[in-house]
Amino acid sequence: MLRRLHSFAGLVAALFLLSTAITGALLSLEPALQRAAAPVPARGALSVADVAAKVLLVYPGTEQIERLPSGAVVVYFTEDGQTAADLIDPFTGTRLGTYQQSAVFAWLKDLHRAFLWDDKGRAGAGIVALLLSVLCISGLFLLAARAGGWRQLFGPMRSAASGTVSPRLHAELARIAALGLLLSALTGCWMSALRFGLLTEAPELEADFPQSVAGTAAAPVGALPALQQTDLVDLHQLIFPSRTDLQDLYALRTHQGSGYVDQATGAWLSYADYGSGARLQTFIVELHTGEAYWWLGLVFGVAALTVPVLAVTGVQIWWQRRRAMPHLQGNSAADLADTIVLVGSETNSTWGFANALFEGLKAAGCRVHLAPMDQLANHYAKAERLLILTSTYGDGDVPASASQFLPKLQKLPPTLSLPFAVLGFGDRQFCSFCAFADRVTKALLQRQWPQLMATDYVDRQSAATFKHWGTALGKAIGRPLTLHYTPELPPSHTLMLVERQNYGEAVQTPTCVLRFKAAAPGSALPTFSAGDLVGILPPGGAAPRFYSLASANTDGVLEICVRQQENGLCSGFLYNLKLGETAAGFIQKNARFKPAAGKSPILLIGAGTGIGPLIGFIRANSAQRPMYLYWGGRLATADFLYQDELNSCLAEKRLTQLHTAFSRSATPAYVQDALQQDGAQIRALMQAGGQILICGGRRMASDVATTLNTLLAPLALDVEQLKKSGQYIEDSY
Ligand SMILES: Cc1cc2nc3c(=O)[nH]c(=O)nc-3n(C[C@H](O)[C@H](O)[C@H](O)COP(=O)(O)O)c2cc1C
Repeated sequence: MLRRLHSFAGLVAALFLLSTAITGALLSLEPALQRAAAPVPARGALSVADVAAKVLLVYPGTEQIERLPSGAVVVYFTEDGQTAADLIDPFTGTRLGTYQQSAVFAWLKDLHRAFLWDDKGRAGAGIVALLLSVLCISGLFLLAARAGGWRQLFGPMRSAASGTVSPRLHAELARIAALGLLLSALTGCWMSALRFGLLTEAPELEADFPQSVAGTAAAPVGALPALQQTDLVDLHQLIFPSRTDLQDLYALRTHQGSGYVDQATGAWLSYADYGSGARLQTFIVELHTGEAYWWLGLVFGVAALTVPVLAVTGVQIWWQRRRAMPHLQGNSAADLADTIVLVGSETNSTWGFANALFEGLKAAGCRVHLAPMDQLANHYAKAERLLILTSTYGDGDVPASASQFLPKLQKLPPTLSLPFAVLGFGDRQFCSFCAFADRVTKALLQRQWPQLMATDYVDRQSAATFKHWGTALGKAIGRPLTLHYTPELPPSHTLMLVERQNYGEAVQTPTCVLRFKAAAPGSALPTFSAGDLVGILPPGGAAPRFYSLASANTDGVLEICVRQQENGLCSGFLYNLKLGETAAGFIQKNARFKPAAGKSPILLIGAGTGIGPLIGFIRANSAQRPMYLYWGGRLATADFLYQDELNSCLAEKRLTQLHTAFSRSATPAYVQDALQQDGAQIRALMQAGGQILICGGRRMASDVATTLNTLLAPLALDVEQLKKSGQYIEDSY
């Protein structure tokens, strides 16, 4: 519902919104330009009397002095029977230039406020402001859900390696601009509501015109106490009395109130405070226009500039979502199918798997109905089984195409019951791995639907796990089933091996550090940094294997650590690659696995080839922030990867401390044992706001988590909490 509301409001508003946003961004320049054109004295620097006295010397025909909300001072005067207005320097009273409303800004204001139309245009602008408020509020709720809670909303955003550009750009820009846009939109709504009488305007109280005045000779303006006591910063407008009429008065308007000042005695003869309602009203208008705080105006302006990008990426996301459901040949109607496949997906990658399942089941002779989980029907006449493929979002949350599934399930007639199987798609780096798939399983079991096979999980879109699940499903339904899933891959680069170091043969862990350059002469490596991933396509393999990068492209090489796996197609290919030979690879950004910005200490933990990204972070630590490495291998003389370079990094203070543990040494130890020994230091690092980055096998990561939970217990901290706050990031495989 929230998502539909967000998309609908977005589409309707898009065009008008663009006009309003762009004109708003341009208008936000006006107060800043005005302010830049004239000196603006601080509070306490000048009184109204000081300025009026100086102005009169330069402009004997002064009729009025006005301080614009931007702080610039304008004098209105008559000269040779002509009235004119000049922008002046309040310190000297001298002329800076003619003051006139810019025709361009006036036109922009009209476009912004009323689409160059009359009151109907103004009403339209009010509706646009309302739609923008709806967009901002629904968008903030969506962002919070995606981030895993309101607290995480403005922390580092989790982004899956698979996330496409539009959703990420949309979410990141929205996070930056949402509050600014919301404030602009709400103040705009409020102004429209006032204009059309939907809200009652607070009355501005006016001072009475005094009954009697001194009527004696006028005193010099610089000596009038009421004007001396009024700071220039508080001035709104000072209207001078007629030079020839001794009964006339100074009319003084400040930000707080207005009144009349005797030109002979300089005393207030009457004064009225505007009242808090009217003052608040003025403040809101000046907040919207940026006149109250020119810098805030610029912030709103920059926020408004994101609107065109948000509109384009928003439409792209909507379009991608519409297209996500593949156009299937032979998708049976729900009532005719024997197999129902329902898909829960946020960024659409699960649909690729669903398509492969659809084709595989059809080839196995099934009549298949494939649909989003939201389209769960309350009647499937011929269905024999229900298969659910679903991803997980936020912090274990429901993905977009499944938001209605659980509520709909609760309302199904109790007579409907189908044997089911659930396959979860997720990423083990998130604490709630495939949590939504588990919720769905639990809900179906609660309704006592029979389970065809236990729920299984696909980590980071592993084609191999999916294929494996397909074979097991075939057995469960009694039909041989082969699934062919070919991921859509980005264009790859040809990489040439230029350097290699071998390790570990002696301890049965053949491992190598490989360095590649772009193969084509004169061509450059793509952009990447340590911790990103390179997908390598082994000859004869359908799916890529991903390796963490140990270098940044600015290091001039693409560096990875590879351990040769038994029967490993890709690791075997890479391990046997000779200097000068090439491999095809593409970069996949892995923004979440990076040290947080700042100076807080970083605790790097790894084992085996997990050192890859960690050495990259250490190499890049030219600022010498505290970095501690705990790493485990088998035998120092056989597989101590990067030993020399780590020692150089220690000497250069890129690395603060190095702790190793070798499982086949005379005193066998694992990396968690090294951590255990340094409990006090680790607690101190975490108290200092440290961040832990772990890379290596899943078993090692799990043992390390157990050890850290014990070590951090005295601080009432645990790994789950640290993961939530972004202080514990795991890249395990
Ligand atoms: C912002 C964000 C949050 C995620 N949260 C989780 C999570 O809590 N648990 C999980 O297992 N996977 C999580 N993932 C990973 C996705 O579920 C995984 O990449 C999945 O394959 C995406 O499938 P889809 O493109 O069909 O939505 C998250 C991904 C993103 C971008």
